[in-house]
This record gives sequence, C-alpha cells and structure tokens, in this order.
Amino acid sequence: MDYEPPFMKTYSDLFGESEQVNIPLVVDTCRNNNDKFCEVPLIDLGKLNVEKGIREAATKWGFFQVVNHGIPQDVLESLMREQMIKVFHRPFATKCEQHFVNNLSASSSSGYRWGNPSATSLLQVSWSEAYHVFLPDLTSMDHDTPLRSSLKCFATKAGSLAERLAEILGEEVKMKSGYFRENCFPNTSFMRLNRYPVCPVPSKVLGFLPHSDSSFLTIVYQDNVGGLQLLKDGKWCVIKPNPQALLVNVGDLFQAASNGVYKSIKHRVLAAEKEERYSVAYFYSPSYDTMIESHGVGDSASLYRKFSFREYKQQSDKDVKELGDKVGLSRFLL
Ligand SMILES: C=C1C[C@]23C[C@@]1(O)CC[C@H]2[C@@]12CC[C@H](O)[C@@](C)(C(=O)O1)[C@H]2[C@@H]3C(=O)O
Ligand SMILES: O=C(O)CCC(=O)C(=O)O
Ligand SMILES: [Fe+2]
Repeated sequence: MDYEPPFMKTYSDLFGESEQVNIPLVVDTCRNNNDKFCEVPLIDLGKLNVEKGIREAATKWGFFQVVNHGIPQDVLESLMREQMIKVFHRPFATKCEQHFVNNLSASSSSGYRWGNPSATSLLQVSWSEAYHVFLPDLTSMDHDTPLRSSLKCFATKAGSLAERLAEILGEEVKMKSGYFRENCFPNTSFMRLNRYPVCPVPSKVLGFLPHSDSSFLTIVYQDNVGGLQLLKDGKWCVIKPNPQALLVNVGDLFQAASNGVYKSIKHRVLAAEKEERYSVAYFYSPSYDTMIESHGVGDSASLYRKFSFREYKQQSDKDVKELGDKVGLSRFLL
C-alpha cells in the first residue's frame, strides 16, 4: 500500500540486531486481557457538582473521561472514520511532500511526521504517523473541506471544554481566576491527528513511546480499537475505549502550576496488531510568554522554579534533538 511509511525498510537493521541480542520485549501481554483494563474515572458533565470528581481524578489519576462534553458525536465519528482515513490514506510521497517535519523536531509548526528515522534501537521506535495542526493554519485556508470543518468544530469545542475544566482545577490550587482565559487561546493550542498502522511485529515495538504531554490539559478522542495505556502504580494498564467519551489528561504545565498536586502521567500506545487505530488529541497550551509558577501551600515548599512556556518548549525541543526524548519537568525542579 503506497500510503504506509516505510517502517520495515527503515528499521530492518534494528530488527536484525534485536534478534541477535534477544532484547526483552517492550510490550506486556495485556493487550486483550480484560483484567488489566483500568477504571479511569468517568465524569458526566451534564450533572451538577462535578468539580470534586474532576479534582480527585486529576490528583489520583492524572487522567479521566468525560461524557456530555459538548462535541457532537457525528463530528467525532466523521473525523475518525471518514476524514482521517482520507488524509492518511494518501500516498506516502504526497504526505511527505506537503508537510514533512523531520524527526519530530519542529514541534511548534503544523506538519506531517512519522516514526523516528534516527532511532538506534527498537526501544526508540514509534510505529505511527501524525499531523500536528495549528488552528491558524486551518482558518487561513480559503475553503472548507469536510476535514477542516470537523477539525475546526473539534478545536473550538475542545478549547472551551479545556478552559472550563482548567478553571475548575485551577481554583482548587489557588491559581488566579481567569488565568486560563487570559493565557490560553485557540491559536496557542494545537491538535495532533494520530494513525497507528497495523504492525507486523507488535510485540517488539510500540505505537507511541512512553511520554507525558507538555500542555496544561490534553483532550483525546480515540476510536474503538484500543491500545492506549497509562502508567499506574508502576504498571501499564489499558484504557478501555468508550466511543461516547473524551479522555482528559493533565499535562506537565498543570503539574508544575499545581505544585505537583495534579499529575502529568506517562502514557504510551501499543502498536496496532490487527486493525489500524486512529486518535485525535487537542493540547490546551498557553502563549509562549505565559509564566508557570508553582506555589507551595502551608508547609509544602515550591517544587519547581518559575519558568515561561517558551523556556519549557525550547528546552524540550533541545532535549528531543540531542537526547531523542524530552527530559521534562525534572529539569525545572528547585
Ligand atoms: C520525542 C518527543 C516529541 C514529543 C516530546 C517527546 O519527547 C515525547 C512525546 C512527544 C509529544 C507528544 C505529544 C505532543 O505532541 C508533544 C508536543 C508533547 O508534549 O509530547 C510531543 C513532543 C514534541 O513533538 O516535541
Ligand atoms: O493515540 C492516543 O490515544 C494518544 C496519543 C497521545 O498520547 C498524544 O498524541 O500525545
Ligand atoms: Fe500524549
């Protein structure tokens, strides 16, 4: 199929080496084991008094699901089933020509990316491809396609939802009221469209390497294939897909701004085994000048020094370039 990125060809040497040295499998065998599904809190936003549940989930889990979230189901389904398939099933050469961003390095521009062409071990390979989409790039296009209108609708609604959730969470940790409205805008956030092609060696590589998100909050819609896992008490557990729900996870900036009260949890995606998988993530992020400050409350001291989002992004981009991965918040510990 001419739309597949050349994973096998690019990584053939690494597969050869892994057989010789018999590296441990990176993937647990919990893919279809229902016992290992984790019960991520589910919050019905149509009900009253949801604040406590949201704060508890962000504190204990760093992840929760929401229903009655305000994004029409037909927008979600058409985005997944029709529009994303259309955009990813274009020839690989076309995808590269249009927006090639080499090796995930330029994270702050719209563009196509796949795998990790400079991987030196299978442990550094993500068997997936993605588009980063910044809203201004969508709105500056002169005509709407069904994909663009679905993405605009998704982005607008996900942005309002994120702001509502962020204000609820921020209030509890004494952030200034209106902080998010004043610093996070539609054009400072972005979407990431993810496709996980069927992988012939799903026990040897991951679909998306373990990472935390650099946002305040991330809103994710996943299809019903499954494979997203979060690290809970030292174990990877699978999040059962729920086509009615959106997933929300705390990102690094909220962990810092809440002085570690809310947790930016590592997550990863298994490589697709039988069926290709799609997801779309909205990263609720501030402008680069926004200052992130963590206040210790009572006896607890501030954990992180004050930093701007620009500083965080630049450091992460530098780490990805030089080390292959971002080091993250530990660089900003006091
Ligand atoms: C290799 C990397 C790119 C990434 C940071 C990371 O070290 C691991 C996760 C990647 C990711 C995924 C979600 C977001 O798209 C992103 C901006 C983030 O916060 O973590 C990207 C990072 C990136 O593209 O720089
Ligand atoms: O594909 C998923 O379910 C999650 C993807 C993800 O973690 C990301 O895009 O940051
Ligand atoms: Fe993520």
